Amino acid sequence: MTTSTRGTRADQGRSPAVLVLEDGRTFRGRAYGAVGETFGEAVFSTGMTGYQETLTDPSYHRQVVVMTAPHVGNTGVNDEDPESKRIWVAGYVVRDPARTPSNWRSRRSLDEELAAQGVVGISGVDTRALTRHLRERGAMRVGIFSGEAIADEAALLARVQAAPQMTGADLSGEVATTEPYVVPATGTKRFTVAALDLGIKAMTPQRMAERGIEVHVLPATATLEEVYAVQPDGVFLSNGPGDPATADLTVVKGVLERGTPLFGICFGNQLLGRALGFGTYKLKYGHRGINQPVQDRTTGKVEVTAHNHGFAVDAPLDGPADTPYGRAEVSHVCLNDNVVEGLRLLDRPAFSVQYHPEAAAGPHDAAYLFDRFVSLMEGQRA
Ligand SMILES: NC(=O)CC[C@H](N)C(=O)O
Repeated sequence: MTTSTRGTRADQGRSPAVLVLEDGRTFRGRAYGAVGETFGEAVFSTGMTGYQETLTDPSYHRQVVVMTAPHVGNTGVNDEDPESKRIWVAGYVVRDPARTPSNWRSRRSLDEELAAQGVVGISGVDTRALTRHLRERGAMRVGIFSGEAIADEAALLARVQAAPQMTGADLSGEVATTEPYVVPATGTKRFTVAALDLGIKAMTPQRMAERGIEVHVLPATATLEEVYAVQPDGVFLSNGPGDPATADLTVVKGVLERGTPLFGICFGNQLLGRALGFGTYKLKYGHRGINQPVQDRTTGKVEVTAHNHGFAVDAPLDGPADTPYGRAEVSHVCLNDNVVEGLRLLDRPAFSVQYHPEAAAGPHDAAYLFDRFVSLMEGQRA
């Protein structure tokens, strides 16, 4: 162990690694997962649990995730918790990896899994200092380098500064399914939903299936005709990576025009917002974690919720606004910073939230939103 790398026993024998932020600040540590190099946007997640769900959430594509929880990997890796078929984070930053994972479901260590999937990480980093830096300066590009040639930090910094930005990134097509598939309803089928996969998490269609919904998951590129070919009672817009300003709104606008019940989550909330004529903007450092307080302004209730977003909708908090599809209001707001966390149309059956009612990982306070979607579809039948 050397004093400069804050190494732990689990780090022993791992090659030195360095994390280089685009503003020139660097952190030294040890390789964690795959040895090599990677680039992305540095973001931090405050979740104390649920690292498998975080790693496999397609919305983290091209992002290097810094874990604020100091001890990561305790429960190893199981085969049940992934939210997609692979790890999507571009890189992973932890302080103190578990030396001995222990859980009845664990199949292998997190270190092994990251290495097997070629995900470059770094351990032994003072993640509190790194998180404070990102809070003060904002999310920014980062590189992690391990193995050969990490001595020349000036050269590494130049490469980080040449890497792509998240603003303007159009990424849904890189993570979404290319073929449609169906998640059958559990028990009696009551509704059919067309779900646009912009980077969908596995738990989301599951939460709908549990409510008697047969979910037709369609590629991000699906046309309005393909959406209506499944004869949907409702249309769902998923979460997803990238900048919502790059997304094509043809399908969203077509669904709003027809008045089909519409529900969106996260990226889906941003697309609904943009279709209504609101702007989206990049937050300084975003919301990522599983304990964000949100108020449902339609009931006054406060819920503790799972978040993963770097962009947000710019809509008025002081009452309904006129849009091309009738009046719309901000239905949910984050109590930490007043960021818009949900939208609701008053004259059409459409709503969305910026956070994650599927709660994988996270508290289940917001599960009622899937019931609201069911109510909208019931209302359309009545
Ligand atoms: N989880 C999501 O859908 C994220 C949406 C968008 N990519 C953002 O960062 O805000």
